[in-house]
Amino acid sequence: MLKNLLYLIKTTQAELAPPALGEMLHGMLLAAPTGMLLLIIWELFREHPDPNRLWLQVIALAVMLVLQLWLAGKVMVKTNAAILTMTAKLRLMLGDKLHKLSLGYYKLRDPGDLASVVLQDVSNFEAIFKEHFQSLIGAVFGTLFLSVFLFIMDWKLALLMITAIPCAFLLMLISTKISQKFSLRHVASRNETGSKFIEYILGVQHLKAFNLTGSRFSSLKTAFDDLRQNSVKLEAAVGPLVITALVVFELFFLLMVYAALSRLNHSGGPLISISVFIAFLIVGYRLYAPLQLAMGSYAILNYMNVSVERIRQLLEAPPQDKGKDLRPEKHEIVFDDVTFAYTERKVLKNVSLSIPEKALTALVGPSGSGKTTIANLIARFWDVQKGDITIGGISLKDMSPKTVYSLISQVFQDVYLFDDTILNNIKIGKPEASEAEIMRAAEKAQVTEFLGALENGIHTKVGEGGQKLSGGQKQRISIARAMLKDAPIILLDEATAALDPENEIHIQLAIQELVKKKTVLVIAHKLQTIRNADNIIVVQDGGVSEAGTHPELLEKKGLYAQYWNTQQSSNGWKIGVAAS
Ligand SMILES: Nc1ncnc2c1ncn2[C@@H]1O[C@H](COP(=O)(O)OP(=O)(O)OP(=O)(O)O)[C@@H](O)[C@H]1O
Repeated sequence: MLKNLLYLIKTTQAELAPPALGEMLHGMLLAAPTGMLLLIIWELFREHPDPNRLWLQVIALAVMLVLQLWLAGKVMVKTNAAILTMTAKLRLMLGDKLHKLSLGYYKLRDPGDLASVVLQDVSNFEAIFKEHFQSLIGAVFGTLFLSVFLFIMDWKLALLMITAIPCAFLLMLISTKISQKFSLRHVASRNETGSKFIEYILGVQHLKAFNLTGSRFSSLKTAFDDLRQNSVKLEAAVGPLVITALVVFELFFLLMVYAALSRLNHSGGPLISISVFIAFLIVGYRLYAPLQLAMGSYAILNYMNVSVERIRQLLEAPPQDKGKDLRPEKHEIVFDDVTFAYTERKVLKNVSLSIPEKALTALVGPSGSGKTTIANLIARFWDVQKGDITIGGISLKDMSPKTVYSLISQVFQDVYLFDDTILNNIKIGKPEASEAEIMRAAEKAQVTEFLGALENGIHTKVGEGGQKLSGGQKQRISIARAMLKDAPIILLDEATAALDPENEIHIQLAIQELVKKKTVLVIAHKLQTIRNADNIIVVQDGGVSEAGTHPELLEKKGLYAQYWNTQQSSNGWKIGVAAS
């Protein structure tokens, strides 16, 4: 835990030293009145107590109490400010880190889980650290301070009392070991609940359609049940050990009382004075109280450590290799013996292919054969494990991700629009574009064709994810965005797969505009739309099985010819009721 905490403090350069010093002083001041009380007791038990000295001690006691109150307020503000600054920095650093990770990293990790690191784990750390930082430091220094008094008065009794600390600490270490497993499970269930809830909200429309909302959405219900069970298990596992550790202090206090009484009633005459006995009775409780509090803090800090570990893992996730701003003059894309796996299984195996410049290349093949993966590798969402991909002779690995993104426009099947106006959604393609430029792109992409039906034309807000628009309208906006960007390479992913005929015509027209004089790679399922492509690459089982133009591939009578024949015959199919 300490290692992780130090790591966070170091990476955020948190200025915790001054508040920690303040907390030390405050801890000692908290214990000081007890020390002063001892001096007063001592004085009272003298044969001839000195009233002047007694008055001085009482005044000192009062001053200490005032000082302690004043310092408590100051230190609390300083500590909270330092920790809040630290967590604010942490959130910024995590935000910055997310920006530097490869897009592939996002696809591999559950978005809900990733969000919960930045939102829940940092908040968890902030809340716990803020509350318990103070009590831990206060306990350590308050105890140290009072122990000195006790050792001065009677080192044997003092030693007996101090022995309770390693015993209780040992129990706490055991509890840490046990709680680790349960804390991990608890945090995992807490995050699972978060991501299931996000999933529930995003998919609510489909769930309603199947009447699976509320408790009938079983995976959310299971996540809630798991969280409840894991919370109970965490409490059940840690609670008894923490309580035992607290009982250890009570036991040692009783032991000390017994030992003190024995020394007081020693057969050969008292070994301690009555004033020392009373002092130990008073200080005994004061000595253990902050430690008992700290034990509770320690258990909670351990739980916090799971969050800190997750923050650390995200901060240490390898960023995508930087590369340079190398801009190729030509835009031919070449895969040279590329092998790639998302996890263990190789999805592309020794793929070599070429996508000529300013030409239309189509990727076809069975579902799961690796077409989208090829497109995503060109966009440098992931880096390949073996082989090389070049654009205009420059390896993608040598280009910064920013440069690669500037060379490519992607039109996905699932278009994501921001909760903003149509104009601003198109503008993402070129933030510095003028309204006239945006309107030109909107016109070419057939967006203007449906603007008339909207309340505020191009200034209409589209809702989160573009929910106020149809699939075809969203696609046209994404094409307008790509047009405005005017990148030399266009990656199209089955853009017309799920559209009605009217929308399909508009999208086809928009695409024809978009791809003029560009290097285009289209992932197609409808072979009819790519029969005139300059080059068709057939992908099968993570490799290229054949390539050529439409007539050449038909001639080969391979997989492409089979597909073509099947699609031609299915074109005649109609949905209807069979005549009985
Ligand atoms: N993010 C991912 N993590 C792990 N495996 C993945 C990931 N994305 C795709 N795969 C796997 O890689 C293989 C190739 O997937 P890919 O999406 O490239 O196929 P595709 O040819 O585009 O399929 P489709 O035509 O159905 O879209 C599949 O077996 C798929 O399960």
